[in-house]
Amino acid sequence: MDVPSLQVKSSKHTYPIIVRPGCRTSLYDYLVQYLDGASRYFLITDDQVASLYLEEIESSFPNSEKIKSYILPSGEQSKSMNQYEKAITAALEFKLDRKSVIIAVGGGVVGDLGGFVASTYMRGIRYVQVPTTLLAHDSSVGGKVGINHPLGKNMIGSFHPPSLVLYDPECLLSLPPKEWRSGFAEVIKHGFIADREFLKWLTEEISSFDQVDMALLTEMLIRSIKVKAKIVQEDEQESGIRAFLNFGHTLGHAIEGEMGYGKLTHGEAVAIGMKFALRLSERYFQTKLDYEPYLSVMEKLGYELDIPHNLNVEQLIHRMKLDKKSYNQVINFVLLEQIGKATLVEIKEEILIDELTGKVG
Ligand SMILES: O=C(O)C(=O)C[C@@H](O)[C@H](O)[C@H](O)COP(=O)(O)O
Repeated sequence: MDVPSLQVKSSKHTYPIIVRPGCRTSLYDYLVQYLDGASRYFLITDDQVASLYLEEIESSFPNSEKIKSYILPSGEQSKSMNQYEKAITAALEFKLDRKSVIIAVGGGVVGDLGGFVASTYMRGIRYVQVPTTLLAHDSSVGGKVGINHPLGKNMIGSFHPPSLVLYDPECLLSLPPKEWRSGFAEVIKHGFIADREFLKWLTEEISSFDQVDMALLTEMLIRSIKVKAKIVQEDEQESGIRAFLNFGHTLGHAIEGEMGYGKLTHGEAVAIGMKFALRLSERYFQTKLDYEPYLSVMEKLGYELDIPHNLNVEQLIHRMKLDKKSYNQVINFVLLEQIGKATLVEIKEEILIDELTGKVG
């Protein structure tokens, strides 16, 4: 069987990440190899992913009584208390026990919700991430799992590392451009915060998503996941450098919430947040970062990087005060001292109002 592309050390265990074209069709073999003594499997996915892959995945299981699939409606709205409770009910009805394994097959929404179900079911059982989108290369690694609250994104959740991440890049080739943009924003983010060479390579190699072949895709995924894995290994519970992974997310999450979840994809909102944070970085550090060439590649890829005009500044600030990096109502932003070097900085409300005014209504 495959040698893992990467291994991530967590406080609970070390888990393998396997990036391998076609691996989804042998999912059961990987489960047997990497997870001892599973009593039952509860596969969580969404309706879109189910229509593409569920049949072939289920048929890799020799005993159909040991596996139950649970299908969510696709979209960010499914990261809700209501869907969480329904999934827990279905898991109880299927009689999952503490030796059972949850398998989250899908994008970020399925991975976050599936992981959260696993982290709370009987106080925590094992789970496997099977990402099917580019965005999920980020969310499937690091064990941040959770659901949204109407007042804020990912406000209910926990840290619960997966036991295995099984990534089949073939699934990405059929993604529409909007989904590519959603995930590619997180790839670019990894370059901005920690790896300038990677950022340069990415923006030289990729100026259209159509040109990404399997070899390029696999290299991009592994290099991007490496950045993430290194950070979460050092700071699993975000008491320090893990916050850097939130670059672009302070404003990005506020925009997603204000617009209504699902109007923009997560990555599209984060891309707007990154441009804002880059400008703020130049102002804060009184320096030129020369980030324009990177943003112009992003624009070529179809990103709209300006803040949507119909948003209200006060509401955005209110949402940013609820961000998990804020303390005592003070907003903290991940900024860049240089491209590839992130830091967390307290930003005064007046500065944010000044930067946002004129850019939104
Ligand atoms: O893994 C992390 O840590 C991240 O912040 C990665 C983000 O790209 C991801 O969107 C994460 O889910 C955001 O977490 P949150 O704590 O800001 O809700």
